[in-house]
Amino acid sequence: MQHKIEFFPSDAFLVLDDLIKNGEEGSFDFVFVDAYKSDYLKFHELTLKLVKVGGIVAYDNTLWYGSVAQSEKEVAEDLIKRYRNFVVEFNSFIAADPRVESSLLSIGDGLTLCRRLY
Ligand SMILES: C[S@@+](CC[C@H](N)C(=O)[O-])C[C@H]1O[C@@H](n2cnc3c(N)ncnc32)[C@H](O)[C@@H]1O
Repeated sequence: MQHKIEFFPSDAFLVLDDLIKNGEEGSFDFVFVDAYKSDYLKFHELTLKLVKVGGIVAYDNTLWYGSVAQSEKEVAEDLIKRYRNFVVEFNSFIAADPRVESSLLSIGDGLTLCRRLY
């Protein structure tokens, strides 16, 4: 598959900015995001520019170990606690974002699919 893959060993935000600057807006069928949960909203603004209308952006870990369905107080583990509120905020934002039709799939640690509408 090597001839089909272009690997950019770089900060993803630099790569996404360059793709946008180089005229790649609206040219991707699918984007998969599995980065720091605190950056998901920032990723969303950039990936939404890059994916074509009708294309899909997928975000991993949107159940965040089930913690999004727990109160903040109930979450014991540090790492989960640290990012829980970012994931809750991201999920709320996506659910209300008119630019996408979205579904949070309860597989693995939660996978949110967003289809760009316009
Ligand atoms: C959960 S892991 C990804 C695992 C990967 N999807 C896999 O299955 O092997 C998240 C990774 O994203 C990297 N990462 C987070 N933010 C990034 C960014 N802005 N640019 C590049 N890599 C980033 C982290 O360093 C970490 O290695």
